[in-house]
Amino acid sequence: MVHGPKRPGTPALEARNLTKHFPVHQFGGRQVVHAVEDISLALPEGTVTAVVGESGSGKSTLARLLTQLIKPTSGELLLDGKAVGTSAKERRDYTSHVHLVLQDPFSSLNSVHSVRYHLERPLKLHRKARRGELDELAKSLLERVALSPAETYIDKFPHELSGGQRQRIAIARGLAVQPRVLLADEPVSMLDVSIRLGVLNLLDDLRERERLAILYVTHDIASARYLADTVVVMYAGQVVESGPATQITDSPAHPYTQLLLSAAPDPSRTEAVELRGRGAPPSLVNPPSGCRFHPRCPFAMAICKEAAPPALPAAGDDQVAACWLLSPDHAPAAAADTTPSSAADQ
Ligand SMILES: Nc1ncnc2c1ncn2[C@@H]1O[C@H](COP(=O)(O)OP(=O)(O)OP(=O)(O)O)[C@@H](O)[C@H]1O
Repeated sequence: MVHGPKRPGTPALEARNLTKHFPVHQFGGRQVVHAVEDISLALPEGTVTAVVGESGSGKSTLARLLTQLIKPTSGELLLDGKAVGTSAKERRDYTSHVHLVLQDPFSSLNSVHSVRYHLERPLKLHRKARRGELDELAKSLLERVALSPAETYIDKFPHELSGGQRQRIAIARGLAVQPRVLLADEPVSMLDVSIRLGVLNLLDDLRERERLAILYVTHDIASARYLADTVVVMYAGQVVESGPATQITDSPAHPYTQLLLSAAPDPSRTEAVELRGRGAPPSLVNPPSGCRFHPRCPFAMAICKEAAPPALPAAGDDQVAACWLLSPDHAPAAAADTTPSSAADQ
């Protein structure tokens, strides 16, 4: 099952059956952490795909696999439909098309260098500008991330900027290499709440204006709804649900998505939050058999312990969930409707 926004044509970036197992040496034996398990994802240009899930669900590992910072155990990447090779030149070409924006804009900028240095360096390294054009191109990058007028910012140092401005510089630096794909790993989680919206709006603007394919990694499903076309929900290294963002957040089909939504901050909610689903995420060294969510699931059935559910169609167009409750052969009639309100009544 390929997750991601459905658009005609070839996606800018596609991942096929990506799997990452990290070796760990525990109790003298050789074991592995099943961090990402058989994920296929298509990122078309001009779209935002949000990957959401709790800490440890494998979101960052997926983003790092997509940047080629780490090698997959198995699976492949396709850029504009072409398989991505592993030679030094192919890797360099790839990094100029796929850019990673990190969580902490402080650590991603070097405090001894000015904004100008951070922007001109990739332009020079990737030969995107002749010497005489550097100043003009660096300033136009600032304008593209709404740091205007550019003269105000170009000769500042990271400590002279706010967190939001630093994150904009980190994004501008990525734009210098004219990427097709932006991978943003929790880009606003370390920013002050009051400036988060501005950075999310900038990403939305870049999607629209520059036709970038954007992957937005977050544990905040409310911001995913705000920004993304498609939401992909990960649990314990696997995709448990995906589909259009409003559909997933209005009518989640998977009990884990329901759990995430019930824990999301909602200013209009007057009652206390009640988490439906017990416990914590499982060990990824020995993940649970069958559906990995079954030990926490309030609706778990015998089949859930025995067999991993396939991606099954849910109520909305393009909405799928890996849950036996959606299978007419397995769902008990009373549990088949797992909308949040009916689930809460049980
Ligand atoms: N280099 C590594 N070696 C061993 N295990 C790792 C390594 N990197 C990640 N893991 C494990 O892989 C699993 C997935 O981690 P990952 O960081 O991708 O999750 P995440 O959803 O991004 O979490 P967070 O939101 O906290 O960043 C975790 O169990 C983590 O401990």
